[in-house]
Amino acid sequence: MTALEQQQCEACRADAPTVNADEQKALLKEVPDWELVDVEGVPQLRREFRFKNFVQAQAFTNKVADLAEEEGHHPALLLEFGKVTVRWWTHKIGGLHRNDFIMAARTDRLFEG
Ligand SMILES: C[C@H](O)[C@H](O)[C@H]1CNC2=NC(N)=NC(=O)C2=N1
Repeated sequence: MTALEQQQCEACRADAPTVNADEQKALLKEVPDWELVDVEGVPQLRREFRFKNFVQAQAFTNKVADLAEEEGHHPALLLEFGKVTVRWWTHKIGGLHRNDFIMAARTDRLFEG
């Protein structure tokens, strides 16, 4: 288990700091399968997860959704046949918070089982 996935999310606050460029670079190294994307000006972490069929993809979607509810931090989830696309960002700050990297690491762990 990496150090990042053992951390707890902090409460999302509108005045929370976004991660700066140096922190972002360091944190991305801890979740190397995630890419940084810009969606309508909002930086986000995105990863596609592949599955054999719809039911397996659905089960993973539900696990990520349960984790999100436990932590009070919620992703965008796109469920397709054999594929789930997960995007993490912090709505309140319109950008990336350390929480998003923690959740990306924990999403990887759910996939690895
Ligand atoms: C009150 C509650 O904790 C907040 O509204 C949370 C819910 N989940 C959230 N999830 C994400 N990704 N960003 C937020 O800013 C956010 N805010």
